[in-house]
Amino acid sequence: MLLRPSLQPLLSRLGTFLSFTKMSSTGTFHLQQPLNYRTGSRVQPVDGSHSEEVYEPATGRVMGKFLFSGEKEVDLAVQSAKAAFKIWSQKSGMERSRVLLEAARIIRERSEEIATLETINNGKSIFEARMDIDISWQCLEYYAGLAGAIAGQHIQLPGGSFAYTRREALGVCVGIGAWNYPFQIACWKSAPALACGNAMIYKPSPLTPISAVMLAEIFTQAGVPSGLFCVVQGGAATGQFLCQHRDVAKVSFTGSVPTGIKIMEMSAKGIKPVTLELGGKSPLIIFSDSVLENAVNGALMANFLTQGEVCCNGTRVFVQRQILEAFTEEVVKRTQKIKIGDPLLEDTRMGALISRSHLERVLGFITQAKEQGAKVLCGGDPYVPDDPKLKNGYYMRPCVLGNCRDDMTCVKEEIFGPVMSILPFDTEEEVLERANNTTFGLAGGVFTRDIQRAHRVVAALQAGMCFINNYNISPVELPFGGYKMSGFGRENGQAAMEYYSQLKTVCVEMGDVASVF
Ligand SMILES: NC(=O)c1ccc[n+]([C@@H]2O[C@H](COP(=O)([O-])OP(=O)(O)OC[C@H]3O[C@@H](n4cnc5c(N)ncnc54)[C@H](O)[C@@H]3O)[C@@H](O)[C@H]2O)c1
Ligand SMILES: C[N+](C)(C)CCCC=O
Repeated sequence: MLLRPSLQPLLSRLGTFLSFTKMSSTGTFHLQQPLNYRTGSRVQPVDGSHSEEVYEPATGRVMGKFLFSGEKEVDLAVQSAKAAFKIWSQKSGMERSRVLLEAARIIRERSEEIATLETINNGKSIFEARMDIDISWQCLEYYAGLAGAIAGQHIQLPGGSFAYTRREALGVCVGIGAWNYPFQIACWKSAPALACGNAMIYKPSPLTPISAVMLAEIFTQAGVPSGLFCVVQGGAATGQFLCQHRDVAKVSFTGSVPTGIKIMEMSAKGIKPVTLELGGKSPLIIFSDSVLENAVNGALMANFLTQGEVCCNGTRVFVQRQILEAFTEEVVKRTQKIKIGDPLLEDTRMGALISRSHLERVLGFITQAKEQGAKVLCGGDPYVPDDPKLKNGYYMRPCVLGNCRDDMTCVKEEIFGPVMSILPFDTEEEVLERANNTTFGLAGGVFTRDIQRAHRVVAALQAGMCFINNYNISPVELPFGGYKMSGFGRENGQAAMEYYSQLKTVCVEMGDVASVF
């Protein structure tokens, strides 16, 4: 059967997705297609420096190899994005909104296959990956809504003169992402960037290179100009080429503090604005008047999503002494019941950590905690599922540490794994002092039934994202970002629009020019 030419690209794209869907059970997916994307299609980098393997954390299996991009490929992506920016930035907010809504619709329609691939590449449970993909399309919908509302101010001046402000796009923005929320981070950056009229080049973490290119295909299918959203794969060197490129207007980075410092230094050389979403070691404060069941649920949410690999996790759990025993007993009981295993199974709630080396690093923190006097109340050891195909996966039992002190490494440093440290406290003043005694400032939470105390405590917390009587929920309407060494700039919410646009003031004289000369 002959097909209309216009249907051919659509069907070949669908073919790509269908082949993903067919290979969706653990241990069966093989990487076949290029993972870079520019000028509207998947490409191999012209100057791939070397190739690296992509692993499936659930099985430890190599799923394929992909090429790291060099300077020439980065430049081609920038040129492609620059050309698209010229078209896209001239569109009205409403026109951009329609395209973003269509992209959100496609993500919703394909959410199961995207979530499946995210699970295969990251190791998190399919249950959670579905939530991540829901947050992703909601993010596009939210910024589609804001795109049409971008407006300036009108300011009256003497003698009928006036001024107005225009909120304008920045140009080609770079997004550099971490591996814990691969698709969601790409959406959190690209949705506000595109809504404001920018182009974006996105570099995923080399550990999770698979899903960003799906987002690129979806944007193309939704109708963005060819080249508007490009993907370049690679590690530090590729990231550096992007940050240093003279035609890049802004860098939005999600990752660790040490890399954030390098990004800021590189951006400083080009006076480029940066958004830094960095690590954390956040406090969760549980007062004795809390509803115990809610506090326990909150502590589990604050520590064990995505195998504990979450930047804003409340890993320092301060518990008021009166309820220490009851809280600890219940939290340990619940932690022991968490179902670990094949992340693609419906009832799994904890999958595999991202890599063998990361698993060993997390286990190393637990060994050190024991040496420093902490008591392992549960978990903290490698886990080998019964299913033989999972025997080389990167699993561990979620861990609760008791007998913790503020000076222990496990309490001071970001572990980025399923490890909760419980710390007793007596008074509000004392716990606030201890909670803020950290260089990080990403998030914080409080559980109490005393409404005045709840607001007083979060007002005193030195953190950008605070929760009262809940933890780690993330509606896209809420600005998200850190204080102190956890970074600056905000993702999500209306606030993110400011970080992807610049303000122009236009002063209009309606009379004659009065010169002082
Ligand atoms: N605040 C947030 O929103 C948030 C969200 C997720 C993760 N994180 C943080 O990310 C860290 C874990 O992620 P990670 O291990 O991928 O972080 P990482 O800093 O090692 O890498 C992040 C990204 O930066 C790239 N990169 C590395 N060196 C670079 C360089 N010199 N120049 C340019 N790019 C470079 C990496 O390839 C990757 O894409 C944790 O500290 C976590 O707290 C923060
Ligand atoms: C969706 N969460 C759970 C709030 C995580 C946000 C991204 C941080 O790593």
